[in-house]
Amino acid sequence: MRPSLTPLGPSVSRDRVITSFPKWYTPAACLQLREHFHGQVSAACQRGNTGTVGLRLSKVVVVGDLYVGKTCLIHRFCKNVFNHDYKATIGVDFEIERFEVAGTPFSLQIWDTAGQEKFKCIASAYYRGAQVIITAFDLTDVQTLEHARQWLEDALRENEPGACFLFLVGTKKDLLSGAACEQAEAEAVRLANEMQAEYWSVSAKTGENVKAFFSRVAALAFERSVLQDLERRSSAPLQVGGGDLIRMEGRPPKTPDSRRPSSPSCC
Ligand SMILES: Nc1nc2c(ncn2[C@@H]2O[C@H](COP(=O)(O)OP(=O)(O)OP(=O)(O)O)[C@@H](O)[C@H]2O)c(=O)[nH]1
Repeated sequence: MRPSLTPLGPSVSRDRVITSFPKWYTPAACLQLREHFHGQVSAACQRGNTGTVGLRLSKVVVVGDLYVGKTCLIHRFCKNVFNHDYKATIGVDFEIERFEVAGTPFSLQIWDTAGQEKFKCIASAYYRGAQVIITAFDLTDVQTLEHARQWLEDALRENEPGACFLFLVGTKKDLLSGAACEQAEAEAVRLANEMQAEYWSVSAKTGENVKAFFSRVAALAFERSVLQDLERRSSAPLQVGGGDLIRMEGRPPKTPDSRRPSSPSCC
């Protein structure tokens, strides 16, 4: 068996080990319906051919109105705590979470940004280079859903088109039930489809769906990183002395050098 790589410290905790592809929250607004890892990704993981993916951090940026629960969501996942008291995020903060996905180490750097208007210019400086953008809103406050599109646009402006996975996350699920919850979710799913985002409802208070959500984020980001790495390496020019081996079939192609008479003693 291939030993698991541990580039950034000790091995990951058991609840950060992802062996099967995590499922969506609702097929009505999901980024992809596959239930297994991409074939090329599985094969690369089995061969241990994931390049530098295990050594890099994938950036996740969480945006949304103040008080929607961004910090609580991140703290529930990363520290398994919930704080009832509101303490505004000033500018930005981040956590690093290490996973093992399909046997390969993988890390997310999760950026918590301030929702307060006066800190927005500080926070927006950190949007660049995101692989994942999570737009959070409060399921009990429809205004925060209305603002979600603007938050997403601001974050996308700092990133390459098509470079980010987008998620729309309704927070404080514990405060809603029955028809009220269904209605809030239906509106959110509609917006998620317009935004081309995947939709999730979560509760940082009870922990409902929090781990499943971040596992999904990690798996999708991991897959894309592996596929991009495979593509980059297959299109990279061959490096002499770089450790690549080529099997030559038949006669070598004619190059200016091949016109010279070959001599076994020639260096
Ligand atoms: N009932 C309930 N309350 C929550 C939940 N998540 C957060 N809260 C409460 O909502 C308030 C705001 O939470 P924060 O996580 O600080 O909000 P934020 O979006 O990070 O706010 P800013 O840092 O100002 O952008 C706090 O009082 C939390 O206790 C939840 O899942 N359920």
